[in-house]
Amino acid sequence: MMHNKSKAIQDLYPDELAHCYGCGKNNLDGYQLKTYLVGDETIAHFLPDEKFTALPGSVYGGLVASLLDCHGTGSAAAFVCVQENINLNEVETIPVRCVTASLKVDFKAPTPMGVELKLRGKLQSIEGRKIWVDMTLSADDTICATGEILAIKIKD
Ligand SMILES: CCCCCCCC(=O)SCCNC(=O)CCNC(=O)[C@H](O)C(C)(C)COP(=O)(O)OP(=O)(O)OC[C@H]1O[C@@H](n2cnc3c(N)ncnc32)[C@H](O)[C@@H]1OP(=O)(O)O
Repeated sequence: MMHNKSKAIQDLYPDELAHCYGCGKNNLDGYQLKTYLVGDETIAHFLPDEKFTALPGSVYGGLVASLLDCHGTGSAAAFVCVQENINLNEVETIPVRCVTASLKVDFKAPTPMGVELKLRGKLQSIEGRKIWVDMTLSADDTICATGEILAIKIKD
């Protein structure tokens, strides 16, 4: 089944909360990761620059972790919006911003350089301000890393 892609979650953060190095639209030196809600999951894509090399030909694990971090907080915000019946395509900003309380990363295979990486997120559960999201980071059809984030919705 085809699902429409939402606007990018990070483009809906209010300006004053959009300076994150990993995903802030207002950080011109940052990665500017974009997370989209597609059906009941979230996706993002990223092509690392060669400067993020670990061993020749493979991507530095810290970058992998930071992509999971920002995809995780973006996914958490998206899933809260779904719970609160906020249609991401009908708003200019969202009243939801999440920060990382805990991030677990398992590195399953070397992440190859020169390949667009795909991140996917699935809601595990929401309990009050706590949102748990399961993630994968893949290159072609190989899952290179999995992640689990506990994101906390910041108070108004
Ligand atoms: C403001 C916009 C910033 C944009 C950031 C961009 C995204 C990021 O990369 S964030 C950067 C890395 N993360 C951080 O710097 C966060 C640092 N930590 C904090 O600020 C706080 O600890 C914070 C906001 C996560 C939680 O604090 P606070 O809002 O006071 O809530 P608090 O009551 O302590 O915790 C909420 C719940 O989460 C639980 N919790 C908090 N941390 C953890 C943890 N590490 N593991 C398990 N549970 C946790 C608490 O036990 C509590 O549970 P319950 O409600 O059941 O009692």
